[in-house]
Amino acid sequence: MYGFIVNTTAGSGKGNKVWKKAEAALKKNGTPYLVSFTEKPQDAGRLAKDLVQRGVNAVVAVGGDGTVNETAEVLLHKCIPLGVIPAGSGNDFARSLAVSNNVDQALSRIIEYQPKKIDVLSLGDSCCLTVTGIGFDAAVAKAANESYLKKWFNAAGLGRLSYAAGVLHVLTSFSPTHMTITIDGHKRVFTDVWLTAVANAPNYGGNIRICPDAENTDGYLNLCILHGRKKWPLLRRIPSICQGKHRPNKNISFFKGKDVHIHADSPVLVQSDGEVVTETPVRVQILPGALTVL
Ligand SMILES: Nc1ncnc2c1ncn2[C@@H]1O[C@H](COP(=O)(O)OP(=O)(O)OP(=O)(O)O)[C@@H](O)[C@H]1O
Repeated sequence: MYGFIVNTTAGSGKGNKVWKKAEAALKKNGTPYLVSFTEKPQDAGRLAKDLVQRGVNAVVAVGGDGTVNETAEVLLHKCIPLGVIPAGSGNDFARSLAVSNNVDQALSRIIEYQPKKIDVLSLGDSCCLTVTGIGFDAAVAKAANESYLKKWFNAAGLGRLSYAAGVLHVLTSFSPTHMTITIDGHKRVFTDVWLTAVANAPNYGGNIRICPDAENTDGYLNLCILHGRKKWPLLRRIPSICQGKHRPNKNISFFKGKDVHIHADSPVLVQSDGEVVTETPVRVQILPGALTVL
C-alpha cells in the first residue's frame, strides 16, 4: 500500500492537477493507496507520521520541495522510502534524483520500487535535501515566497521566474556580512559574504547549479561561498553560476566537509529547500544514508 501526501496548493494549484492525473493512473492500474491532503504549512509531517502508523510501504509527496522536505523529516533513519511526484515551482529535489516531471513516468518509478539510501543535511531542528543557503538566497526565497508574483508566474508555467523577480528585489537592499565558517574544525573568516551555500545536491532555486560537484550519496556536504565588496564581479558570474560553470577565484570559494558552523557578524537568514528556516548562527551536518528514496 502506497501513502500519498498531496499539497494541492504547490505550484499555485499544480499539485491538484498532478494528483488528479496520478490518482487516475493508480485507479487504472488497480494500485492500492491511501491519500491525505495538506491544509496548511507543516501538515505534511503530521500526515506522514499517520501514514507510517497505518503501515504504508512508501510515503509519496505530491508537491514541491517544501512538501517533500516536511515529509522526509518523518522518514529519516526509517526503512520506509520517500517517493516524489513533482508539482511545485522549483522541484529541485526531484531534479536531483532525475525524477521525471511527467506524472505517469514519476508514478511508474515509484511502483517499480527500487529503494536507495541518500544523505541528508541536518540543521538540528530541521533537515535539508538539496541546498541550505545563508544570506542572499535566503533573502530571495523569503521575497519569492511572499511575492504575489509567484502565483502569476506559476499559473503561466514560469515558476522559476518568481526566483528571478526575488533576485532583482533583494539586489537593491541586500548588504553582505562577515562570516566565520568552521568546516570540520578548521576556522576561516570571510569578509563581505553574499551567500554561503551548503549543498547535498548540485541544484536549487529552480536548477541553479550552485555546487555542481555535490552528490547526495558521497557522505559529504559541499560549500560554495560568494564573497567580495563589489556586486558587479559576482553579478556578471550569475549566468555561469546558474549553469554550474563557475570556478574558484578571489570571489568564489568551494569546500567539502561533514560538519560546518556558520556565524555572521549580524543575524543572516537561512533557507533550506526553498523555505526560510532560521537565522545564523547555524550548524549543518551531513547524515550519510539517512533517507531511503524511490
Ligand atoms: N494547503 C496548504 N495551504 C497553504 N500552504 C500549504 C498547504 N499545504 C502545504 N503548504 C505549504 O506550502 C509551502 C510550499 O509548498 P511546496 O514547496 O510544496 O510548493 P512550491 O513552493 O510551489 O514548490 P517549490 O518549493 O518546489 O518551489 C510549504 O512550506 C508547505 O508547508
